[in-house]
Amino acid sequence: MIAIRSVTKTFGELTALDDVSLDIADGTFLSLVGPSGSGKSTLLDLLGGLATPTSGEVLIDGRPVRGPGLDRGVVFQQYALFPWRTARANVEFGLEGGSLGKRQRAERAREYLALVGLSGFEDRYPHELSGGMKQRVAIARSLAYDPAVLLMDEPFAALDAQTREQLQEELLRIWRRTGKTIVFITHGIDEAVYLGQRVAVLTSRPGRLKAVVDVDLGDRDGDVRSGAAFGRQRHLLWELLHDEVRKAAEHERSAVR
Ligand SMILES: Nc1ncnc2c1ncn2[C@@H]1O[C@H](COP(=O)(O)OP(=O)(O)OP(=O)(O)O)[C@@H](O)[C@H]1O
Repeated sequence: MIAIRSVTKTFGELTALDDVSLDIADGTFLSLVGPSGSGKSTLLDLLGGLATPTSGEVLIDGRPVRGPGLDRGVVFQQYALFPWRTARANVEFGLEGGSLGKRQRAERAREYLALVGLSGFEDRYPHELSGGMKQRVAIARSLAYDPAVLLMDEPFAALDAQTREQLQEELLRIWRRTGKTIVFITHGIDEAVYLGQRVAVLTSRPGRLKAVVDVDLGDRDGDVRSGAAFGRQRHLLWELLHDEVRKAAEHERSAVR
């Protein structure tokens, strides 16, 4: 579904991504981790068509990305909801200008708000919703026009720990139900392992692909995070990331000197 081919992205002198290649199969949940400044958001922007590679190319379902499109939904850390629109009208926003009539749009919005557990909150304005609920609306809005790919840039980072865990579970449930291909950026190793079928690790600047780890947590019943399989995967990723975080800190210190 996603093919990243020898992608390099520079900003002036700075190389943010260096020769990154990665294939992501249809229906995969991929977590993307790396130290601060390793180019995670840059890579997501390239997938979203918000930026273009300096060299190399990005293909979605075999077609080169030329700009944003309805085949990709994007969810950011900040909820990016229109404060003057209700939850339902926020979800409808992505459907306006499409082929659906007014009533069908309202029906579709209701359906997707139900999918994210917000039935009964359709007429609330963003300021009347908690942080977790706002992010649910943002997810519903991105799913409502049925994109093949969902791009998520630290969507749960601003939420408290309990809400975050709840939304992680919900997202897995939605992913299983809809079969979307998801690319999910996070700073949290636990979050990456809990959500991802695969975890891609970027190196500290310039961002290169250091490893792609397949996650197998076995039977997912019960408290997955306390299981031995989770601990092993977490430790493996911690080792991969630890080196890179240390290198990133050294870069920063030498830049200050
Ligand atoms: N538009 C831009 N102009 C100049 N430099 C940029 C631009 N966007 C990103 N960069 C630089 O590219 C590098 C990678 O940034 P990016 O935001 O992709 O990293 P990141 O891994 O997402 O970091 P974080 O985890 O802190 O969000 C950084 O050094 C950043 O300063």
